[in-house]
Amino acid sequence: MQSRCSIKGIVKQLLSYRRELIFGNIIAILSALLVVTIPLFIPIIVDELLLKKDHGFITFISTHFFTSDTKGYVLFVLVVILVLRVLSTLLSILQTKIFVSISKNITYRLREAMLRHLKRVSLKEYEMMRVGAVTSKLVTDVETIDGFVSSTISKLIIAVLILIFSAVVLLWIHWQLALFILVTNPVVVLFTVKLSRNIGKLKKEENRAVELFQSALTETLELFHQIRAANKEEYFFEQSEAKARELKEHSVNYGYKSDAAVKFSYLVFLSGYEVFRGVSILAVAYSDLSVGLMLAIFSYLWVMVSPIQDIINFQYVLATAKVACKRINTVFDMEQEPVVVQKKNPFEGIETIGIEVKNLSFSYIQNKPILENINMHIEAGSKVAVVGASGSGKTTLSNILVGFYPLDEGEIFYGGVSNHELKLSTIRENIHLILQHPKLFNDTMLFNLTLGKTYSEEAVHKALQIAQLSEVIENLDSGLETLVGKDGIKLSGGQRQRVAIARMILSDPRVVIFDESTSALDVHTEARLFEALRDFLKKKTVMTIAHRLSTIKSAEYIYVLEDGHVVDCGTPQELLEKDESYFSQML
Ligand SMILES: Nc1ncnc2c1ncn2[C@@H]1O[C@H](COP(=O)(O)OP(=O)(O)OP(=O)(O)O)[C@@H](O)[C@H]1O
Repeated sequence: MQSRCSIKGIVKQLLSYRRELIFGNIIAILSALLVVTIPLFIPIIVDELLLKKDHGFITFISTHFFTSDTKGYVLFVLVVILVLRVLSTLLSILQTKIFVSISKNITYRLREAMLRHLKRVSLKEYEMMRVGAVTSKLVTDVETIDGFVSSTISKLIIAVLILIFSAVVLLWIHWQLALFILVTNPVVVLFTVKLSRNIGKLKKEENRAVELFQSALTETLELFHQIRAANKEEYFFEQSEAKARELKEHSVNYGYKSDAAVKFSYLVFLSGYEVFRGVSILAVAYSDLSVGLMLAIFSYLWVMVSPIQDIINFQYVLATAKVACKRINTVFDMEQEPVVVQKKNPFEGIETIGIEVKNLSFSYIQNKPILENINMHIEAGSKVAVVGASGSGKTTLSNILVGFYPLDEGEIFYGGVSNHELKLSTIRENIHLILQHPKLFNDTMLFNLTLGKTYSEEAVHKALQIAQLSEVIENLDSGLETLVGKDGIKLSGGQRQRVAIARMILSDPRVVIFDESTSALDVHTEARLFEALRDFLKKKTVMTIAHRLSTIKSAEYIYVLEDGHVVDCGTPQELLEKDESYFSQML
């Protein structure tokens, strides 16, 4: 599995398809041989039949096949040429099939590697990520690489082969003329290498413009509801239109300049071609080159046009691929969550666990601590609450407990095992954090509850019952099969929160953290919900973060946070006895 994008890496991957490449190339060689042989026939029969110059070809036909007059020989040669052309086309289709599947496999693997990297990207990176920018790299830049790979394997190799074969035939026909042609051709290629560098830069600008446009559009569409509520469609869509205009300008710039560069390079080649034709006529006049063979040289010059064009194009494709690789690597540069070697799983075979937080400090931005020296002792099976003013760090703490952010200092022990020795996936599998604003997929209600996992009908109904959702589902058009719309738009805030709670019930974690997870419910529904949850949560460690007293009334122990510090803790009774406690002020 590759980890970064580089031309060297792509070539290495190409070589891993050795067998297919060899087979494809054998077919390419056969096809090239046919293409190169065809132009020889007509000039030879012109020499032999019209100019009476003997190359031994007609003699060969009459000795091995049949004897005929001029018409018969011409017809025979025509049939042979047609058969060779059909064969060459069939071989080239087969060759394309082999090469296309190699190139698509390579680009698929690149996308797969990018997606795997993204899967483990740290939350800090994710929060700053512009979704449109990342998707543009996964789509546009990977497509640029696809163009490079397919043109390398399907065109470059065959182009080089045709040139080599043509060179051999030209050397055989007239070596001095052939040398002249073969020495001047690389000059054209060198010239194109220089031009291609600038084209690479233009491609970079174009792809960057695609990225900016895609980012602006994705964000506008994602926040469409809020944009409309703020009556700001004009402003936001104008931003996307401006980016679309910039993209158009860059695309025009790249489109015509890259085409001009290719055409200019081709013009240089064509000028050389005319010179070669002139020199060939001189060779007929001043050496022993026959008119028929001169025509053959003309044909070979034509045969060489397309491969040379492919080699010229390759310079541009290579330059754009290098740029695309650089942009793709910005995805691979995104920081990932740490990989932990897990020796012991404290959650295994146990109903719940206790959590010990020791001297925990954390900051989003260096030297701006959000949490400082936090110490907590949460007994297995206990029910604790965390209260504190807005911005005191409660959500940050709950996010750290489920491993969303790495700690700067301190340690967390889950059932006695340090966070340094536990995989983040193990923590999240067993500790379920229910957010205040749960995200729903634009899918069915059932999918939003199960997230693709299979549960029995009974388990789903039980979860719905506890989460106070049974009635809600009954009232939906298609029950559990109802589509909830973008971000669950068809549901109320409180219903969305209850879907998240039902999701938690189904996943049956060892520890549950409620972070303002019932804030949108009226106190009566909330009370019914917690009553129904009581049995389910009985043997689990539960942490509840809330501003409302009703939400934390069953807490056995309370931590009070203020500006990132635990300023108070104790049983509700102990805290109530202190007048100045934040908790007592909640009453
Ligand atoms: N992703 C983030 N990047 C940078 N700073 C953040 C981030 N999330 C929160 N903060 C900052 O951290 C501080 C604590 O925020 P946090 O959400 O943890 O507080 P809270 O106590 O849960 O607040 P509330 O009760 O309003 O939900 C705030 O000053 C906030 O601006």
